Amino acid sequence: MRLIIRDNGQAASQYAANYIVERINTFRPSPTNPFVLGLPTGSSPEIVYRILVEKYRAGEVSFQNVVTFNMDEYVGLPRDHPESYHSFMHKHFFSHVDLNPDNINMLDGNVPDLEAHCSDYEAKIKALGGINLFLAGIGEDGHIAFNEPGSSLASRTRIKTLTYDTILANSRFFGNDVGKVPKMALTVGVQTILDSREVVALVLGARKALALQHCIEQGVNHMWTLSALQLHPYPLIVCDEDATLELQVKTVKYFRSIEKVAQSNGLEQCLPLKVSTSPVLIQTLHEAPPSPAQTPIQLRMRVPTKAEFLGDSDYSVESGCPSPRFDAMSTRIKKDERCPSPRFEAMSSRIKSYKAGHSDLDRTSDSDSRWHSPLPPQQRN
Ligand SMILES: N[C@@H]1[C@@H](O)[C@H](O)[C@@H](COP(=O)(O)O)O[C@@H]1O
Repeated sequence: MRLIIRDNGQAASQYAANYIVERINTFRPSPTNPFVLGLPTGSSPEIVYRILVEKYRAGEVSFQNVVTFNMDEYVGLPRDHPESYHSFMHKHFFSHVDLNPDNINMLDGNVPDLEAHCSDYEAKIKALGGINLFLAGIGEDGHIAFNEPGSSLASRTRIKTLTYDTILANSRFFGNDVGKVPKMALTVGVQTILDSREVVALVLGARKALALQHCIEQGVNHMWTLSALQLHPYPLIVCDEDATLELQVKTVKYFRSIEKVAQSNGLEQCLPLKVSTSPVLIQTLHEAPPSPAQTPIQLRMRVPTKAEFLGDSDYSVESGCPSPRFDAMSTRIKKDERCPSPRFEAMSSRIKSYKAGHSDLDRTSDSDSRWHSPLPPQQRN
């Protein structure tokens, strides 16, 4: 879990917007390999959209090869209703950037077969290879998208009945008349969100503090569906100071220290481009757009060579980036303390011979011993 805390909503939104732009640009999307972006609505992401539009206008990012999927939409609310999420997205984002209209995907709460529509939505996400980054919005009761308390954490896109809490919270957009708020919505599921390569949740304001506390300090719980982010490998929560009000001081201090330590090592964020175990490209993230003199440092990782694997030289790295170095455990044990097992001796001599360039290591051996032992089976321990 990464938690980025900023003084206020403006600074938190700036961080989230910079992050998204960085990820899109690093990905270098093309018509055949688009960046798939999940998007929320609500008051929280409004500033993020404004900054993204500014960055598009400044030529810092293009959405031409970006495909979007929105999280949710009310059922039964006309698309052109001012409070529909279609209207919201067009007003705040879609009409201001170079997104291809064919690349915009939104759930439609007015189609005759809602269930079929939901499974088509899932199928389309899958057909595009999944979502690269889901910018997520959360509710005061800890819902993510419209996955209300009690939602299955394995849920997919479906119809959801809204809780009274959510209807009450959203009535502010409907003239404070709870009767005008739709009672149902279509929403991506918790599992749909968890399947994304990255999730960035924006949590702003004191009214979200309890939800954030449940997400970070409590266990995974379907009554606070945001807490399912604990199951994701790369969750990032960006919040303002007010949203941390229910967190323990030590929690806040710890997450702040993670960011400080990373920065002191020249790393704002350090993430693989894709969730993958293969060699990856890692970039630092700058709060402000980098000036020509301050180009983002390119940190590169690669798989170790055999010699590095065996501990002859340092695996890692042109950068100071924390990097997984395979630990040659045998170097920690003094020679005369080593276990005189025949298999160990056989392995050591094979490794020595390999280091001296006399043989090749065979790593495709049986599951019992990773390295072929020259001893007959009855003598192996
Ligand atoms: N379905 C939406 C959520 O997707 C959104 O995250 C939430 C937060 O809205 P706000 O940012 O206005 O608090 O509002 C609605 O409930």
